[in-house]
Amino acid sequence: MIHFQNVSKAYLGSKQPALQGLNFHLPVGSMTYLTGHSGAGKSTLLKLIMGMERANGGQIWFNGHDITRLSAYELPFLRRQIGMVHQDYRLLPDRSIVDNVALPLIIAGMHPKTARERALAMLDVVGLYNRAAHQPLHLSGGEQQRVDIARAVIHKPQLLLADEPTGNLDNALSFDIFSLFEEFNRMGMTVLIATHNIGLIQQKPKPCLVLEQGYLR
Ligand SMILES: Nc1ncnc2c1ncn2[C@@H]1O[C@H](COP(=O)(O)OP(=O)(O)OP(=O)(O)O)[C@@H](O)[C@H]1O
Repeated sequence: MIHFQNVSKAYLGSKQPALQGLNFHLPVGSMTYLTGHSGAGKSTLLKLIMGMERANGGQIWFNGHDITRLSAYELPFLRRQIGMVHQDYRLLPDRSIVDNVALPLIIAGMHPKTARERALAMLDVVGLYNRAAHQPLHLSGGEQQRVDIARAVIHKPQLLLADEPTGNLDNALSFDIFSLFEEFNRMGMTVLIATHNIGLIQQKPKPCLVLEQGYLR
């Protein structure tokens, strides 16, 4: 699914590259952790896969296409195949939960009624069907993270990325969120989770990429 070949990234004006000479492969249907100290390059790696940052060297293959060469016009086609989960949820505070989850489908052109039906079905999967009409601020942090995940997967992406998805949650809630990622992985999505949560990685072992100052260990 994803193949990094000698990938490097240096931000303009930075003395040291954020990522250097990365080589790794994520098979279709795999679930992998990405870990490393703060500043090691985890978010940068995810942004390269999303096409939010450009590599300075090397190739990144997504299903056989080199995404380092995509034009701005082609990037939305790549992003439609990816779901992204954030640490800070990024929900729209003045919209209901169901509207937050339905929004990506409506933006993509689906009829709002159909999009809301799909969103309700997805809220059922993440255990929040009964909270559909609530606004995000009426939900706990763990519930808001479930909504963010539901929104990330509503368009059935092939690849699900998460950047510190449990950074604001306690251990029990983090465990539940990781279980939810496992569920979507069992449904066939390839999953890559950037996390500092070593305790949880030990509880739910999976292949792990470890970054150290921009290098893969
Ligand atoms: N937009 C930017 N411009 C310049 N330097 C940046 C930019 N974004 C990140 N960096 C630098 O690139 C390096 C890698 O940052 P990155 O955010 O990828 O690390 P991280 O492992 O995700 O860190 P954290 O765990 O704290 O989120 C750091 O030295 C950071 O300061």
